Amino acid sequence: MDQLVIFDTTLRDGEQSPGATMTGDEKVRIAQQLERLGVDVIEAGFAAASVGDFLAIQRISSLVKESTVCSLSRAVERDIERAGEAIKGAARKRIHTFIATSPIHMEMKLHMTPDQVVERAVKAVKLAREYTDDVEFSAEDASRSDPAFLARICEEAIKAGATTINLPDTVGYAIPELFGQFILDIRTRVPNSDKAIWSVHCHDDLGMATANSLSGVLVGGARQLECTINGLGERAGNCALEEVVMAVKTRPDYFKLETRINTKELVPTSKLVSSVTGFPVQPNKAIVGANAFAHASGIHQDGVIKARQTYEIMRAEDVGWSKDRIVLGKLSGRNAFKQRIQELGIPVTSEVEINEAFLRFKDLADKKSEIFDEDIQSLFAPSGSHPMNNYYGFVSLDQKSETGERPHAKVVMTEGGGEITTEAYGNGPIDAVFKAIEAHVKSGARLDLYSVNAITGTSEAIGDVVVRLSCDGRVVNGVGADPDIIAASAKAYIAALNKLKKADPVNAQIGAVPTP
Ligand SMILES: CC(=O)SCCNC(=O)CCNC(=O)[C@H](O)C(C)(C)COP(=O)(O)OP(=O)(O)OC[C@H]1O[C@@H](n2cnc3c(N)ncnc32)[C@H](O)[C@@H]1OP(=O)(O)O
Ligand SMILES: CC(C)C(=O)C(=O)O
Repeated sequence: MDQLVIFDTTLRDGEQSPGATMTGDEKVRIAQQLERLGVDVIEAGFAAASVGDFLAIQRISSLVKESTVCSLSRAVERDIERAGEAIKGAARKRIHTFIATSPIHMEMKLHMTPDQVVERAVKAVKLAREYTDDVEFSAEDASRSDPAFLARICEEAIKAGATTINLPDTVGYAIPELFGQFILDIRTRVPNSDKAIWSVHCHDDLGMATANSLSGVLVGGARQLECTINGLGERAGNCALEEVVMAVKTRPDYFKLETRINTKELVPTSKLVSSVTGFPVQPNKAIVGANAFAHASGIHQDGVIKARQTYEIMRAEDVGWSKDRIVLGKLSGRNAFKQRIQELGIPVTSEVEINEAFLRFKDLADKKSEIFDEDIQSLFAPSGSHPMNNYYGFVSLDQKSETGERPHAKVVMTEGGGEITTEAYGNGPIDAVFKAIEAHVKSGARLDLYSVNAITGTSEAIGDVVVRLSCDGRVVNGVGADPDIIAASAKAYIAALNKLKKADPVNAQIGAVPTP
């Protein structure tokens, strides 16, 4: 069977999703999980975008050994130099350089003639080859480009040393039936096409990213797929990694391809990305949604009891859902707790970290009779896992609401090590909490989104709150979890403030390297 290269761009295109900005530490955590998942290439960021992104790619390059680490760069000398420097320490390294090839992008955005675009692409690929033998060239907006011109630039890029040629459907315009044929047509027109691996990168604007990607593989002969965990990405997102990987694995009769992905890590990776970014996974999401393997109707339940294959084409445990029936609660010990952490793929680095989490687990178990996987995940969520690294911390809350009275909240929080108490009235209990925090912090941030999910099934469920704040052109998400949704809201708000506050330059998408 042919090998299908899985190129994950959660840390680059995924991060282009408004609100999905990640800190350097978060990027490193996700990169390590992607390596455990077995992705072939991790696109760790865009080195020239900010000092923070550069440093994050550098750290990932020094830590990740199995996967190739890649940085994106425009077809601009300075971008390529930054990419080359950032990935220098990687065991396997790639530079991914791109330039747009559609008439609309060349004329209206780049203000370049087609000849100038080819010249820039060739120069970029040649320069990238000075840093690594593994160079990818992408023709941005390929699906709206003239086929003859696209073939010409791909041929020149390969001659210049590109080893992977990626044809993106940048704006999600492609139709599955035509897209595969389009890729095949370009490959056929390029005389040296066999000197490169062909790749596709599809966006989900019309909900067809997965279908287009698979058509690019089946019909077009692409052997690299660019995708993200949970389909995160610019606008409506990218092709979802878990979907294409499981499609190929579930239908070997049709695809006749294999990947290096350890599919048991799919759910843990999805949960990690969701908790870091604050983007909840919809329950009916294929593979990684909470309902993806649930059967609620009698006829289906009957069928599954008699023979699972009647209604299941995959096994839940093969994609990382736990089939363990051990119920964790306040009487559970460290060993059961540790085993569950391992099964959930939570990256813990030391016994101290486990012991601290175990204390938080016991505290939670005192408030809830049954602890679910999602509760365990939330114990390691960014808002709660490393309180010492945060400028603000949640301590306690006193909130009063009475019919006919204005709700009032008093919040005790830490600020740079010291403790402060702040209070305010609001239109509702959550509003009072946020106003109390802001009465002291005065961030000037705007609340763009507030959502609360009961992340486990019962009325004892833990509340998972996402708060999105924007300030000075930056958008951040904060996540908070607690059985009390008012406390979860305060934690989420404080987590978002910490992201705004953090001196971590990954969050500061400023200080960009100027175009030469
Ligand atoms: C389809 C995609 O997803 S592409 C990746 C998109 N991701 C990002 O843009 C995130 C990172 N980007 C950034 O941090 C910044 O945009 C930077 C650092 C790359 C550039 O910042 P600035 O120098 O301030 O330029 P700005 O973003 O305003 O405009 C982009 C410039 O690059 C040019 N450009 C765009 N793509 C390319 C390319 N592939 N190759 C060469 N030049 C390009 C544009 O024409 C424009 O040039 P102009 O300033 O002469 O008009
Ligand atoms: C840079 C390229 C690969 C891209 O992200 C796109 O075209 O969507």
